[in-house]
Amino acid sequence: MKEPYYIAIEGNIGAGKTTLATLLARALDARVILEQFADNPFLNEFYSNPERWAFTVEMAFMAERYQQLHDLLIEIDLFQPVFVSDYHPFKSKLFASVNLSEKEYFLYEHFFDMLFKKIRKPDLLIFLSAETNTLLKNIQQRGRWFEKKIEPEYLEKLSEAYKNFLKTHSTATLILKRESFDFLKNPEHLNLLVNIVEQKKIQGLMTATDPDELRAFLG
Ligand SMILES: Nc1ncnc2c1ncn2[C@@H]1O[C@H](COP(=O)(O)OP(=O)(O)OP(=O)(O)O)[C@@H](O)[C@H]1O
Ligand SMILES: Nc1nc(=O)c2ncn([C@H]3C[C@H](O)[C@@H](CO)O3)c2[nH]1
Repeated sequence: MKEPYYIAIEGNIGAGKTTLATLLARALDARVILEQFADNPFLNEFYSNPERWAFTVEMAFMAERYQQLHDLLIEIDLFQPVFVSDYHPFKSKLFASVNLSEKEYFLYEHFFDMLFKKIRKPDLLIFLSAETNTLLKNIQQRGRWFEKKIEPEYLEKLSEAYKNFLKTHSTATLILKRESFDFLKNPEHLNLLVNIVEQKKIQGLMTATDPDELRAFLG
């Protein structure tokens, strides 16, 4: 791919975004943009006391993402014009809508809209749709100590917010049922996705519940 093309991978916590973004970027010889969650000094406090730290943690994520996308997306590298990111800019607003009070969200949205109006939007969104049990299993297996407090109810609220976001999202979107794809262990699943991306097959919204649907789509 020689034209600038920006792909965002999304999904709930532990869905496999970073894993897929890293593999896809390598396969496409693209630049990878990974979320800098470890730089957020409030995440641990947030999981221990969400009400006290929600506004702080959401502001910190928003500032971090703005800085990262602003710096990277303004300079298109002629040799690596394709970007793969493990988040969509909208992720900040989505988490904020779940975690903030109405009054806090109003203020937050004001800043978000001012900052992100000039940030380039992804050309393609790949959404990993996963069951709460899959997310909990992945979070547990990954073993970040501060995520031990994540409850299924929190993941369900986020899944609901993602569902609502997808209903209104109008650029090219591919929704994959995460449990039917194993990009880590099955190179053919990754190849199918690479072909779809390279041929720019996705125009509107497409959902694939298993690899056969992607094979059929490729023809
Ligand atoms: N296809 C897969 N099959 C099996 N395990 C997977 C798969 N993809 C990811 N995992 C595992 O699930 C865990 C979470 O993956 P990853 O960190 O990529 O998720 P994430 O969506 O980026 O999470 P976060 O929202 O916290 O950033 C990791 O332990 C990873 O190895
Ligand atoms: N509150 C909150 N707002 C965000 O915008 C946000 N983005 C990511 N995260 C959490 C999820 C994982 O634990 C960890 C890595 O994704 O960071 C967030 N938490």
